[in-house]
Amino acid sequence: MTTYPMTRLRRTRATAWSRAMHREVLVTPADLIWPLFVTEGDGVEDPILSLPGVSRWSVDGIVARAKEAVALGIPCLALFPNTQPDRRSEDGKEALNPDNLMCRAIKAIKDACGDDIGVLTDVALDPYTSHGQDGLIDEQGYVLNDQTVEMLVGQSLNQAAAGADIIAPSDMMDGRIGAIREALEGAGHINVQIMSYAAKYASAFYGPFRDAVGSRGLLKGNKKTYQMDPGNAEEALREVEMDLAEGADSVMVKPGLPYLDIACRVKETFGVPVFAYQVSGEYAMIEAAVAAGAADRDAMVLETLVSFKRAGCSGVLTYHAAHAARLMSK
Ligand SMILES: NCc1[nH]cc(CCC(=O)O)c1CC(=O)O
Ligand SMILES: [Mg+2]
Repeated sequence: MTTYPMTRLRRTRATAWSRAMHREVLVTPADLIWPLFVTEGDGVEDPILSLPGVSRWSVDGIVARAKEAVALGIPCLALFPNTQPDRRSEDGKEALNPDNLMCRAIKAIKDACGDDIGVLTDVALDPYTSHGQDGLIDEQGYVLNDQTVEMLVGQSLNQAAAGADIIAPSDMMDGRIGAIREALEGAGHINVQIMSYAAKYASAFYGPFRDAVGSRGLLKGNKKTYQMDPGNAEEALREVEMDLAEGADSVMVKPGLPYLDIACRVKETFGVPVFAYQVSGEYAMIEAAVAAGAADRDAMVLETLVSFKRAGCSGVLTYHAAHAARLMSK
């Protein structure tokens, strides 16, 4: 091994052109998936207080965001509905309604943009249940696995029929990937992808999201009987292995930055497309630091995004997607 002064690692860092030439990993707009919240109405922009800079949009606004994303080179949107309280129920059956808010948003985007952009749809019952859990519950409030999977299959078929390109189950029930894949094949949706939220942790970073979809005030207790324990990494590999065996096209690790080790290990172990979700609490943390004068937003956004690429991710779901894409094209 050559050492100093023959080797000076600072040599290649001395100029901007050389730093650019030696950079190992780049992040581009094509690496971004933009999560958007849909609300009822027309011409509505409803700011989410715990996610400063992020709004819920009515379907017309969602279409405008989709066109903006196409112009910015963002390849995919992730949609989440804020379901009206009177459409929420114990069993979340609004998820199966072919005319629900989600389906109307999917159709409107596909009508306006076609295959210029992908639409990824979240599969889980929490935006539709009156109790805020991701699945059906028993009298004790325990989330029932197999009964929930049946609902999720129906929800997935509903979204696929509306035009969803990627089904993204975020519920953490066992066996749902296989059940959904089989149902999609049976219904002729052979090219509808599944991006599994395979390693999703019971995290303190989801608070603002639950505000955004209107489930925070409804949720009693927590999601620890189905989402993963933050202390577990080996278990994440088993989760991923099972979802791949059941037919997932890609897998997600969530949250993002606190779980970069998981993303990295999943990539190294399986070599499949891995995505990370830089979740609402991570976004809020950056924005709070900026508001406190403690951080430079642009630098922090770009640094965190490139770290996901360095860890081996194919892409990142981030609420900063549009801002980041604008920075990258400068
Ligand atoms: N199935 C629900 C779902 N899908 C995406 C998120 C969180 C995303 C974020 O915090 O940005 C959650 C929240 C939860 O599990 O309670
Ligand atoms: Mg699983």
